[in-house]
Amino acid sequence: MASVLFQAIKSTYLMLYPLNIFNRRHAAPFCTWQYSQIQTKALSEGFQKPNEVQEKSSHSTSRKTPEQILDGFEAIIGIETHVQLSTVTKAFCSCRYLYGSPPNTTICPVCMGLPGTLPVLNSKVVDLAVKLALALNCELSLTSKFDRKQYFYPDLPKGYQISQFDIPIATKGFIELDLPVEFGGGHRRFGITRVHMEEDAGKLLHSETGSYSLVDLNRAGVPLLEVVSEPDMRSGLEAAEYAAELQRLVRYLGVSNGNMQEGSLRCDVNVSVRPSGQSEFGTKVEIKNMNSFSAMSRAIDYEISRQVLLHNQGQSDQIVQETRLWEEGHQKTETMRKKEGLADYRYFPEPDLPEVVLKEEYIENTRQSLPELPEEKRRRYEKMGLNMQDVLFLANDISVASFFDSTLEYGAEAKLAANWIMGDIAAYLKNEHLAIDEVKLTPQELAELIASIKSGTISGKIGKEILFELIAKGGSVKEIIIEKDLVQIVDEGAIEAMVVKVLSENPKQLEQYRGGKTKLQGYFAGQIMEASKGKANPMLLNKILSEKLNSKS
Ligand SMILES: Nc1ncnc2c1ncn2[C@@H]1O[C@H](COP(=O)(O)OP(=O)(O)OP(=O)(O)O)[C@@H](O)[C@H]1O
Ligand SMILES: [Mg+2]
Ligand SMILES: [Mg+2]
Repeated sequence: MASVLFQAIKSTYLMLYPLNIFNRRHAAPFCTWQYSQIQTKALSEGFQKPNEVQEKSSHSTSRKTPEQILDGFEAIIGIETHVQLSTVTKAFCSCRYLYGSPPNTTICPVCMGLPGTLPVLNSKVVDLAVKLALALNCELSLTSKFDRKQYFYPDLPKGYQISQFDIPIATKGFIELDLPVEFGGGHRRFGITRVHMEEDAGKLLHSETGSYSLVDLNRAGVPLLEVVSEPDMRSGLEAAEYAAELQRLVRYLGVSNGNMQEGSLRCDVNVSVRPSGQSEFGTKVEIKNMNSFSAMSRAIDYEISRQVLLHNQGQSDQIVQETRLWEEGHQKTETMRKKEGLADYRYFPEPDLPEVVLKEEYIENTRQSLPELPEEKRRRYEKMGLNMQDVLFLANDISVASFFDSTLEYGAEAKLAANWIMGDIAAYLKNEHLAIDEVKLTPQELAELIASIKSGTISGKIGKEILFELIAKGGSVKEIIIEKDLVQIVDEGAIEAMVVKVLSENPKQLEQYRGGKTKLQGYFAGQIMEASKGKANPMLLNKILSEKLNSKS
């Protein structure tokens, strides 16, 4: 019966739902569109966007900076993050999920919630949950269970989401990070309240006319981890840095691609403000719909300013527990739906799935198998003597960090390797929109290049040329040097001959130099370097050039 129904539905590909079926106020707390017309009264009138305030403050003393607006108040921020796991198959069935697949092509009776089907837990979900929980320094629950979180929404085929409620797989962890140097730096620790496993829902595609919606269930049943933070962040910047560190962690661990644009990492931020010195928290507002860290930071700063302004205007009763959306186009948050107290999801234990039992030995083995994590990497790089800016850059991206580590294994000096990677290599990658593992340059050849410059075999200038050839075509430094005859000229006689030739070819400039225009030394040096095809040893060149310029002959 289930499979017949499944075939029938699948063959239609997209299921059409007339909008009015769902346009009921008593429906789910997740009905995004049904309350979207309710806007908070134009609180934002008379309120300036934080960046507007900043821009104008330099011209006018009457406008306040965000810091001035916060004066006397403290912002409290907590973040819920949904991490989509990169398992081959879904959480409770054998369907694969590939972002961008045509609608309703990666579905089966189980993830469609057809009657008579039963979920079977994908053990990989537990493996990845344990990995992330350990990396977040959490306490693991030796026995946890799944629960049904019930609500009605057209993209939720079963009418409930399999999630974890009172006994999540992990609790009480923390994340440590370094704030960017340009924002004053500093080391921070943010608490993690819980990590729990759950399944994703499908997706609704609304027609332009708004008269119907299409349902795509490809994403239904895809495994997620929800990571809930303690309300430990105090600014948009700290929140964005927390989320970026979480992204780094999932990428280092390989538990998710962490891609925000594709929705593999989704953050909901909770923001409240309270007068400084007050111990109770203020009413929190949840913001959704931020698809970059920068948008997250701006959305939070806007929301903080909006709430502080309401306090200052004696309208704090207008700060209500609600969900707001970040409107990128308008750079402001707007009411999406009001929460009337705690939503009643009528949680109860999932009867179709057994408890999840973790053995100590399994936990220990997983702990041992964890790779070096971002925080450990940063501390190791710091001990090598790299400055914090280098440390943050190199450890930011796992593929860059691995390339750097590997270059050091081939004998390169840390600071020199860091300079090449952060300088010419990073600039090239940025220009070409490439990742470091997408170019032909290998860590071994970068180490060889650095060694060749250090030993004086080639000049730094030639080194750059070879670098770009290695990036584009690959090959070996040694072979390129021989093939193109690039060995540095260190023969003083040969360099002296070039200096003499260039000076004799530029009598006017030589006269001007001797007349006091000493800046021309650079001009001569450039001419000689060019004559040597970039091969003259710069130190010897400059030494001999100075001697010749300053001798009376
Ligand atoms: N007053 C507050 N100000 C800012 N953040 C808060 C405040 N109180 C709680 N938080 C944060 O809000 C988040 C609450 O997430 P949680 O998943 O526990 O509940 P929820 O948002 O009510 O439920 P749901 O999962 O259905 O969205 C946590 O990150 C917590 O740290
Ligand atoms: Mg939550
Ligand atoms: Mg929430």
